Amino acid sequence: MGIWIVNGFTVSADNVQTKQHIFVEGDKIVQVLNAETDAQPNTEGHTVLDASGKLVAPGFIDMHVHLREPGFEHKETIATGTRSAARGGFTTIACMPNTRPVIDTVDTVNYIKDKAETEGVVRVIPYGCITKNELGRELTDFAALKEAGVVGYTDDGVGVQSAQMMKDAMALAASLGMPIIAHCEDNTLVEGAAVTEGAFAKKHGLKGIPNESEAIHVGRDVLLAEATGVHYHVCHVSTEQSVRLIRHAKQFGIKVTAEVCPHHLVLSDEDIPGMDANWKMNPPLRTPRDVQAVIEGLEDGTIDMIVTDHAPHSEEEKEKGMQLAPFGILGFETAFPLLYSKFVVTGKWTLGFLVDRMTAKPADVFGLPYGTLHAGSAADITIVDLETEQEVLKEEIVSKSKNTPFIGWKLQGWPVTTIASGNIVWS
Ligand SMILES: NC(=O)N[C@@H](CC(=O)O)C(=O)O
Ligand SMILES: [Zn+2]
Ligand SMILES: [Zn+2]
Repeated sequence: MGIWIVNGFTVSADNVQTKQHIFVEGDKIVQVLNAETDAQPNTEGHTVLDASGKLVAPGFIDMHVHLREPGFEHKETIATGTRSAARGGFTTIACMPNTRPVIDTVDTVNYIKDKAETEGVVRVIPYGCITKNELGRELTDFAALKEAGVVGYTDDGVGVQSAQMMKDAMALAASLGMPIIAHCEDNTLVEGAAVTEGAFAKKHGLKGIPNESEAIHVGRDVLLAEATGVHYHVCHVSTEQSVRLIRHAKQFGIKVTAEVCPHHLVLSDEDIPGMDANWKMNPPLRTPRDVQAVIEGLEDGTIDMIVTDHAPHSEEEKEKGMQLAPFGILGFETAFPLLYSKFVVTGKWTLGFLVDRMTAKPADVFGLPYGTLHAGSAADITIVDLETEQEVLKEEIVSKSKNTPFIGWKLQGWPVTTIASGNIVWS
């Protein structure tokens, strides 16, 4: 028995919308029919999902997420995190290694893969650390981690402080044909700061995180990428200066790619209502000028893809307040509705552009065989109701944590059915 998804419409990157019927059997899409020109499907004996008027998209791909397992299961687990991803329409997620222990050995990679296989509902691809324990002192065994199945190396959560260490990492990654994924942050510039340098910090008399703390690493690293020839990918770009440096590096032919998070596209520091730590994340919400710059960076291709940086933390931890709470907010469940409401409904982006930056683009950048709806591809499919407006309700959050600034926001563009490897994992 298979699944027929009938009468929905698909959208191409250049926004051509086509009414199609899609047939899924096992973990593959086996047939795609044009609803206007092809014969009607014979759906007898199969599950039929009527997607009339709804978007049928490839399952979203999120190349930057924190699942917290092992070690921080009070914030999230692979079981709860992948279900949260499924609610958000994501079917492939790449998890960051800042767990406890960190993902710096083959054993921990295997632990993640086994857990994902047995307890997860969407595809989980791990990253491995650049340095042992993310301490910046000694490189991990890149070759062994590659063999074990990591998609790249990163010390996300912390920047690699030593230029020599980063250069060695890049040279080794390049020799293995693997990417380096960088959390860009110079520690000497950020100590004790919780929010960006800007209007909010000024108003509350707080020390600010300056834009240069991020951009200094971006500038250093594009030069090191040029010297080593590695594929260098910049995490959660948040500043005008970073966008400028990446744009210039790309024009120069340096192999650099980049990602941006929904919150950095829709919020600035001026939106922070008060000392509520659900508005605290790293990098912080920047100034309106930076928000404009990352939007333009995504629009002109300087920034390649959208990621959520889903970063769950418990309510207890977030209640410590702006200064003491850990950095990070949830991402999966609001990403698409948020961006659809803010950029597509308002006519700034086409639907095709948004879907492309959450599917085919990340797949292409990281060489993954997902993010398309062709016959023969993986049965990863998200059906989205673009019409119904719905409030973000805390009680409905699937993640184990609730740390999001978007509670109470009225959004449209909600995934109603998510199919991962042929299984209905959200409806
Ligand atoms: N983004 C965050 O604010 N926090 C992330 C770490 C990170 O992505 O750098 C986390 O692990 O909580
Ligand atoms: Zn980071
Ligand atoms: Zn992160």
